[in-house]
Amino acid sequence: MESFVGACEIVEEKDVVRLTKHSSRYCNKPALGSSKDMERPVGSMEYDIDQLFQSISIKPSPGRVIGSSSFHHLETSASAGTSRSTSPSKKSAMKKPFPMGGTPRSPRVGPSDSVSLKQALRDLCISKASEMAAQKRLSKSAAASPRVSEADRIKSLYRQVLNESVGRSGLPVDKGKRLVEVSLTPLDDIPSSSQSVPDVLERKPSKFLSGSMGETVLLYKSNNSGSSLSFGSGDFEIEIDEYPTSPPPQVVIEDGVVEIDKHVTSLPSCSSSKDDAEEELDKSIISSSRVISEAKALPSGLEGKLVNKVKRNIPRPKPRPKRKILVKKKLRVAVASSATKLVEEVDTSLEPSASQTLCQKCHCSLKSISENVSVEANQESVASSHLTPIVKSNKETRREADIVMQQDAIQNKQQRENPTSSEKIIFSLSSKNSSIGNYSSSTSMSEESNLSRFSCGNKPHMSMDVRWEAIKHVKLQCGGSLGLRHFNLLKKLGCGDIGTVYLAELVGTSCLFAIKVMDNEFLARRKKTPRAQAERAILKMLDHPFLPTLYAQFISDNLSCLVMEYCPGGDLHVLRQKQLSRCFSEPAARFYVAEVLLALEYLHMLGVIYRDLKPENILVREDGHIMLTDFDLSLRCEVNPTLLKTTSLAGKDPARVSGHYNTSNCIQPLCIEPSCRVPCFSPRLSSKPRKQRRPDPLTQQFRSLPQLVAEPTEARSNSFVGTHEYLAPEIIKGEGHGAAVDWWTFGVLLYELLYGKTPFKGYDNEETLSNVVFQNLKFPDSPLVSFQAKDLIRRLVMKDPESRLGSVKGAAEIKRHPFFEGLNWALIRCAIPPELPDVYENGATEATSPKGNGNGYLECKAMGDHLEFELF
Ligand SMILES: Nc1ncnc2c1ncn2[C@@H]1O[C@H](COP(=O)(O)OP(=O)(O)OP(=O)(O)O)[C@@H](O)[C@H]1O
Repeated sequence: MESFVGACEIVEEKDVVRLTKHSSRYCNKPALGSSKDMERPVGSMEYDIDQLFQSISIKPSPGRVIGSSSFHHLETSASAGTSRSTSPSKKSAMKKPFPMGGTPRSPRVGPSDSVSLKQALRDLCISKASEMAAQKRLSKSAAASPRVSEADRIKSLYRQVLNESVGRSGLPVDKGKRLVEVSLTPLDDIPSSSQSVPDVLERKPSKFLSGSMGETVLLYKSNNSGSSLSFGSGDFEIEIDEYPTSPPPQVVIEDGVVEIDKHVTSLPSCSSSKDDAEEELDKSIISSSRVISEAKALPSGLEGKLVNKVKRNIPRPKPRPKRKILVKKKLRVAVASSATKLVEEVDTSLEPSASQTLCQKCHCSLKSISENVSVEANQESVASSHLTPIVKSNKETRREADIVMQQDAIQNKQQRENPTSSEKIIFSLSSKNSSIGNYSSSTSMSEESNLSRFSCGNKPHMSMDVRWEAIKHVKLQCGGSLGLRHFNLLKKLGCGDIGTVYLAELVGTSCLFAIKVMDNEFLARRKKTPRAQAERAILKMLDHPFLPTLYAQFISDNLSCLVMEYCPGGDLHVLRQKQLSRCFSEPAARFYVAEVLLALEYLHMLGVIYRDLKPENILVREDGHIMLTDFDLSLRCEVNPTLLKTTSLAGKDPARVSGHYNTSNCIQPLCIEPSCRVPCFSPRLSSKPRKQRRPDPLTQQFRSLPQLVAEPTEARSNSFVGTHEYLAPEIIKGEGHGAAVDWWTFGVLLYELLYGKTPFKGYDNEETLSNVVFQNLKFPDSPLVSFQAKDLIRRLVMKDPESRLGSVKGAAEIKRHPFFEGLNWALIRCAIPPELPDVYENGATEATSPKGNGNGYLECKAMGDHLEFELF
């Protein structure tokens, strides 16, 4: 009897019933027993033995062994059950307890055999023992095989949900809400999230959660903390918001829609390192699941004001004629003194604190990206590049250069067609004014929903900004996570290569922002995710009056959004066109380039080589000062502050000598500023020979100071990035470039602002590139430009990067040029700008003026092809 009971544990329910009936028939109705048997008192040993004997001898089919009925049932159920795995290993596992040939059995057991009681008992014992052993093996293999346990769990969950959906479940059901509680037990057998998804899909091809509409949601949970949930395709909208210690998730089935209310705290996470988690996150960004990770509700006062409903996949940056070229190539940068150290990937920790260190000497907070830079050795030679034209001499004809360029174009094409090549280049010269963007950096960064954790804490220059408070206030009201629905999108400001920028007003406030919206799927498809990540990482670091402030970032409906400071004055390109002679006066040009120089200096000190300087990327703030924008082509590298000379007063205490020298020994990039209290005016340089006279005391003092270079003068990259007319020759030649490219572009910028055109512009991009490499710099006769201005341009637009002004000591060299003489660098942000922008031009002020009644929001509808906004 026990053998039956044991067998029943692994058979289907119907089989249990049948077997029970079967056995009870033998127990209670021993029809085949003799009259003698009938006489034996029920419960006596003799009676039991008789019953046993009968049960053995009445087996209907010849050759059938004890337990075979169980086997039969099991086989039937296994083959009938569609939800079971049919893998060979599982089949064999199921069969194990009941091997036909392997199990000890008595050849004599059966109705035709004459069996003695003793023999029957012996057979029974043997059978029982073999069954027990077999079951033990089964349970062992079940434990060892994740498939069985997992399948059981999945099956039971599936059954619960299925039963619930057809309304005949014994599960606890809240009739009002039709709520089924399903506990997702962490699975021990899932190795890691990175492998889990395909694994799971492979192992569980069947449905896990199924709605009545036939859609399927595959849900997977690993046991690691902060584990990820993976969703398969389907039309369910799944809201994820997880906390590790949260109560079991609930699956709510309502009108065929399965809602999984599961709190998720740390995004994917099986990875031990933050980088991995960030990678996971990026994967999740790319995934096609519709994930809404926004706050549940707005405060009641704001609800009616929500006007933005972004339709998924709608925003697509339209290709537009731009002064940009896109080239895909392996990014390589030689780090400082080590030629073999090549920076490719930067850990772009979201936490600003992570990129801040405390200066041991003065206890100021320092940002040092070098700590977060992970250096990756690159096997390829720095000098090698398929873009390198063979430059024989400066006197080569343009025709020769054209040929080389054409050869390169062919090579590029081949590279495109052969992605397996070690150095892939995707050269897209789609538009005349396109930018060149070569980015293979695998910069990864996590997609934190906002910058709330530090608010304005790491941005002291903006600490008094009311926009921080406004954002903080809205975040507090909505539970911490900002979304697109918290903004009224007023106007499209422009469309870039990786996203679209909108003018937006924070609901319930009159604060304006520029929101860059990027479609993650689009970025992934076009392999532009690293560029977006790089830009985001750089924006997060910035805290400078001439650089944009990033107030928040979030993902909304698979769109990555960057909430930045809004510049209402348009860009310098547009502003230049508005000038009478289509060029700026010298003082105006000096003002703008001086601010750009400070911005570039700051970027360099943070280890960022900008690489895309052009008037279009210089925006004008409401107060007329500038803001350098667009960092998707920028390169992050390591900064190794270098002490160039310890002064002519070697051996003496500089502090004592100068009397003003800050005694801080800190050489961290951001700890430099207070080290020199002498005014940043330089002695006038002149190309004319001057009488050797004794420098004035101030100059003497300045020269005597140690020279510290905190810019990445040694960094090298072979990327082909920039804008044709602004490309430095070393980029075109593929010789490897560093921070000096920014000084070349700085010279070209000054030239364009003063002359209204760039110095090497050809009739097409190819000729432009050729001119950059081979043509000498010429200055037009008009407009009249000062000698100092021309001299500065000449020193900046030097074909040899090593001879270029700024290449050795960075921005400090340029600041000292006579063109800037008399300029108070420290107070330039307080200087009166050449002109104030007409803020009404873009409609921003109009829309947000006190008279505005919200009609301005209707503009959203006009955006049409990129975003659709529902007004309600
Ligand atoms: N903070 C801002 N304030 C006002 N306008 C902005 C702001 N940021 C960007 N814009 C406008 O939006 C346009 C698109 O900017 P975006 O940086 O996305 O692209 P881009 O500069 O054209 O180049 P890229 O393709 O490299 O991204 C810009 O041309 C600029 O006019």
